[in-house]
Amino acid sequence: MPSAAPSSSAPRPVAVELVALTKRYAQGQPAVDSIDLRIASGSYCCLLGPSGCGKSTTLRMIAGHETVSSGDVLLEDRNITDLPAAARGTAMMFQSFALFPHLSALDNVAFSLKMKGMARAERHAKAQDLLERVAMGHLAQRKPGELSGGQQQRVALARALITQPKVLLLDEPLSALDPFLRVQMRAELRRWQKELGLTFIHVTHSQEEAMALADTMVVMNQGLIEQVGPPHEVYNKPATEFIARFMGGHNVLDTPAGKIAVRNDHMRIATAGEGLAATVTDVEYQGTYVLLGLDTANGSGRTGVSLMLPEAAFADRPYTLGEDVRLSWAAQHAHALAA
Ligand SMILES: Nc1ncnc2c1ncn2[C@@H]1O[C@H](COP(=O)(O)OP(=O)(O)OP(=O)(O)O)[C@@H](O)[C@H]1O
Repeated sequence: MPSAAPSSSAPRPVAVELVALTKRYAQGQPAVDSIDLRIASGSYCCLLGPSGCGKSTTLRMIAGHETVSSGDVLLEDRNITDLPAAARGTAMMFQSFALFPHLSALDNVAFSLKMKGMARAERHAKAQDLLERVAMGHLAQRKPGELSGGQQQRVALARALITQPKVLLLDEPLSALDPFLRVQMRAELRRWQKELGLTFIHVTHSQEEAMALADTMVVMNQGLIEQVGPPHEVYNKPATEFIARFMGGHNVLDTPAGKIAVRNDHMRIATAGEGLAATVTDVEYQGTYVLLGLDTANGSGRTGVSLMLPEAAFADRPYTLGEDVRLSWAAQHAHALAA
């Protein structure tokens, strides 16, 4: 093997770099507050966080749909901060897909080539080719209103890809779909991203969606990045109390050594005498498991705790509302949170 061949463990080149990127809409705390981020080429990156955390503003600044107050956006080491959207090498796929209702799927996909003055036969051939790639070739003449939500999404993807972007930006692309289709289209997005080898930057407020899709999750809170990492790392090692609570599935407890997070499937019901005294306040059947809600004295007050039991364990030993139990967890499952 030639020595110059990149090994699979070599760091991937950076597609997008944000340097001290800031957006101020008004006085007070900026919507995006001097964030630094490097997004690896060919990766699926999800920007995640609660409503108002600044994730859409960040995406729009990368796209060139929003001016930057200060800081820089680099694409493959080229500073694109002041370039117009069309000259950046990025393309955007919107929440509502933003297809023209009066144009066929083919003309929607070919639209930006028409704007560039490309001849009709050539732009139609390119658009048809892209529609074939997303398994929509046979529906090229249909208008958006004659297509299902999932089919519209594929047309929107083909339309975004026709400009041959280096980076595809997706703003809540699944939120207009019903829950069943959302899960199906999520799998398609992941497959397309891997097949195309493009960098995807996808904004979502759904932890589940980000965990299912991302190679890298970027969790934002109040204009700042709180944690960056692969989904398993963010889920298993939440850096802060905010991340533990936002990701869900964790209990945050006060201990003399500081706050800890314990996953609800790592909580155990202890034998009498050990652990924290708690009372069962809720029993929720979830199919493969049963979620127990409990109330316990913790720190200076009382805390709600949840505990996930496999269905069979609950069947062997059911718990009832108002029952007093004791809670414990193995030391390796207590994850210390930053103060
Ligand atoms: N055009 C604007 N003018 C003034 N303030 C704005 C504007 N757009 C966004 N903001 C404010 O900036 C902050 C970040 O907004 P942004 O839309 O980036 O958040 P978000 O995390 O994408 O939220 P959501 O999930 O609700 O879209 C919010 O406080 C919002 O009210």
